[in-house]
Amino acid sequence: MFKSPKSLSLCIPRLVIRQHFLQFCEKYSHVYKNKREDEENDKFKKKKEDQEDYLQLYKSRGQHLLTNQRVLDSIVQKSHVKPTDTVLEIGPGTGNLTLKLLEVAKHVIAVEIDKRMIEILNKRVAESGLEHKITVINKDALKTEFSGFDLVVANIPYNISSPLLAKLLFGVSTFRSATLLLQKEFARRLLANPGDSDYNRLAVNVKLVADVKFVMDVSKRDFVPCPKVDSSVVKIYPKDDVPYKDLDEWGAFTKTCFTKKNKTLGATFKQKKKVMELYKLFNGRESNEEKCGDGNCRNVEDEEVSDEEDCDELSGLDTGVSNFKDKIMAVLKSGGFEDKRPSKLPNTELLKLLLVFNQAGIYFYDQARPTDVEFLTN
Ligand SMILES: C[S@@+](CC[C@H](N)C(=O)[O-])C[C@H]1O[C@@H](n2cnc3c(N)ncnc32)[C@H](O)[C@@H]1O
Repeated sequence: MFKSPKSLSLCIPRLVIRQHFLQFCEKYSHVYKNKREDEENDKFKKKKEDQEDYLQLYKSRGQHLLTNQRVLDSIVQKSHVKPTDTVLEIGPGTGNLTLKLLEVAKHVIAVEIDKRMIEILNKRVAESGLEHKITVINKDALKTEFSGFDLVVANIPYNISSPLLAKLLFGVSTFRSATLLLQKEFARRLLANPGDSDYNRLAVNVKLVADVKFVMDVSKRDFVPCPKVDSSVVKIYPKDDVPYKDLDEWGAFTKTCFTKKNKTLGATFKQKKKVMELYKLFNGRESNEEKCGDGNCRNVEDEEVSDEEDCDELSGLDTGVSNFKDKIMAVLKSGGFEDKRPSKLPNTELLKLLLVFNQAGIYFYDQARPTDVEFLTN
C-alpha cells in the first residue's frame, strides 16, 4: 500500500504530464473535431460528385438508362404531345426522356422511386430552366394514385410492366394514349393476334379495353448499362367504348378459357373441377355447402378433383351437377364453340361466348367473394 519515496517521485511528473495532456486535448478538441468533420464533408462531397458521374444503377429497379438521342427523339415524336398536354412519365431516372418531354408538353408529372435519380433529375431540369413545368413525385408508381394527365410516355422498369399496365388500363385514369418502351418479348405478346404463338390472355384482356400499335424496336445497345434483352416501343390507345363493362367477369372468364389455350373449349369446360366451381357460382352459394338435385346436401369442395379429371366420370356426383354440365355443353354447342381453341379465337368470338354463358345464368366471377383479377398474366 505504501509507496517508496522513489516510486512517488516518479509518479508526480507522470501525473503532471497527464494533466497537461488532458488540458491540451480539451482546449484543442474542437479544432481536431472540426478538421475531421471537414475531411468527412470533403469525402462525402467527392463521393456525391462521383456518384453523379458513376451512379450505381440497380437491375432490381430496372435502371437501364436510354441514352440514344435519336431513339429518345423518336419516342417523343411518336407520342404526338400537344403543347396543351400534361404527360405522365413513370420512372424518369436521370431525366433523359423527361428533358425532351418538357420541351414539348405543357406539364410533366414524373413518378420516380429512387431519390438519387430525383436529385440528378432536379438538377438537370433546373439547368434547363423548365422546372416550372414539372411535378416530381418520389413514390412507387404501383402504390401511387395519379390523375390529371393526357398522355403517358415512359421507358418503364420492365419488372413492373404487367401490374403497371393493368393499373393504367383497368384503373380509373383516362388518357389519350400511352407510348411505352417495353421488353421486346412483352411487347410481342401484347401485339399478338389469334393464331400467333404469342397470343395469350394478356393480349386478349388488353384488346378488350385498348388498341395496341407497334412503333419501333430498340436495341439493347441504346441503354446504359446494356440490358440482356432487346426492347420495343408500343403505343396503347384506350377504347372510348369498352364492349363488355364487367371487367372482373371478363377477367375470370378469360382465365378459365386460357388455362390451357390450345385445348378445345369443350375439353376445358368438361373438367369436373371447373363444372363444380361454376355450379357453385350458378347456385349463388356463399358457403361450401351445396344442395344436390335430390335435396340432400354435400360439400362440393371436399371432393378431391384433379385438373385433368373429366366430367364424363361424374358418376359419383349428384344429378344437379350433371345437369349443370349438360347446360354448359349446350351453351358451347349453341355457339359452335365446343371444338374451338382459345388460342385461335378473336375477342369478338370470346365476347359472344361470354354473353351466351351469362344469358344462361352462368357467371365466372364470384361477386360474393371478390378477389383481385390478375388481368395481365397468362
Ligand atoms: C428503365 S429506367 C428509365 C430511366 C429513364 N426514363 C431513361 O429512359 O433513361 C426505369 C426507371 O424507373 C424507376 N423505377 C423503378 N421501379 C419504379 C417504381 N415502382 N415506381 C417508380 N419508378 C420506378 C427506376 O429507378 C428507373 O429510374
